[in-house]
Amino acid sequence: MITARSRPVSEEVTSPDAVRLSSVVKRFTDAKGERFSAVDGIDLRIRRGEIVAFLGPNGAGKTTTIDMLLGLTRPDEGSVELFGREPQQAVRSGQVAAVLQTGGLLPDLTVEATVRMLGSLHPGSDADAVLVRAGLDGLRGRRVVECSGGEQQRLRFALALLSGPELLVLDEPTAGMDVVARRDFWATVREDAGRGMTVMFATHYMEEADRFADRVVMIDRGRVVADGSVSEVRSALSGRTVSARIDEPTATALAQSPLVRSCALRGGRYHFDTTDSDALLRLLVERTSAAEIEVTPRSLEEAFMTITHQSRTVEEGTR
Ligand SMILES: Nc1ncnc2c1ncn2[C@@H]1O[C@H](COP(=O)(O)OP(=O)(O)OP(=O)(O)O)[C@@H](O)[C@H]1O
Repeated sequence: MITARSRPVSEEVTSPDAVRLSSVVKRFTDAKGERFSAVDGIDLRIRRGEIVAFLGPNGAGKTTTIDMLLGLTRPDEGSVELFGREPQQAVRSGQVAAVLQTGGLLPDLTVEATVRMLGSLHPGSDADAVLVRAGLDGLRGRRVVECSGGEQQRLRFALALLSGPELLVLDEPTAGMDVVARRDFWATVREDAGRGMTVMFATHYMEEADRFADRVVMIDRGRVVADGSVSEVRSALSGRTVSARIDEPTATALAQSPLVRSCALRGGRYHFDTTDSDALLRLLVERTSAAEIEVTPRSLEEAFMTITHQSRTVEEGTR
């Protein structure tokens, strides 16, 4: 596993982490009535001011973790602290705010009325400043129902800013947005995060993590499988794909080699994700009858698929 750098002890004493999850476990009962761990022993520390992408495939446990982080549910085992306090305390005090995927907006109110109404719950908040910060100044009079998905998410972002939070948690905030809306939303958040806010966001999009986060935490089946800066994760996961026309028994044997992380059959060619493309290439040329051999760099998306075990079997893929 890739791990984040440790920090000096003196800093720990004076400044509690924004987030600290210790051996957190959350169990549910599945459709067959069996108990399973949706979150299976997560340890995670997020320092103040970090922007962390929380990445994982469907069902990895992202939302379950975020729900515990926000005090919406409690872990079955382990502990969750935000700024050294219970999550509910931190949320109640306005130190922590969240932008969740859906809900929370009244369709017939205007953007401005929504921000002012919620603002009245936070003494000292500045609705006008928040509207500007969230890029909604030009949309004040628009009714929520008339706002696009991206604009509604910007409105949720504005509402989250009202309490002046130190930690902002976003759960797949751009789900369902087109590329332009996603870019605009992140431009707005990035500008705001530049003021020193700690941000943790769950996403499916590796590209969002790549462009926006300082650090990437990947989870799969309720466990952390990679944790480091974007460049650390990128270099640790970087590798190459060697593909060739080759017979199935040979491909299956090669897939067992320690050089091979995963193997898939696509378009009549076997694609080997490898830690050492030179050694695999030698092996293919010297010991097999492989033809039309190609070596290509692996994308971050492929690396993500690999690390989350989604392409570990030799199988017929898309043609
Ligand atoms: N209340 C619940 N009861 C039973 N199972 C649940 C419950 N909530 C979540 N799960 C299951 O726990 C696992 C983790 O779900 P979770 O929503 O945390 O994943 P996720 O990483 O957020 O996925 P997605 O990206 O699809 O939103 C999944 O298998 C899900 O079906």
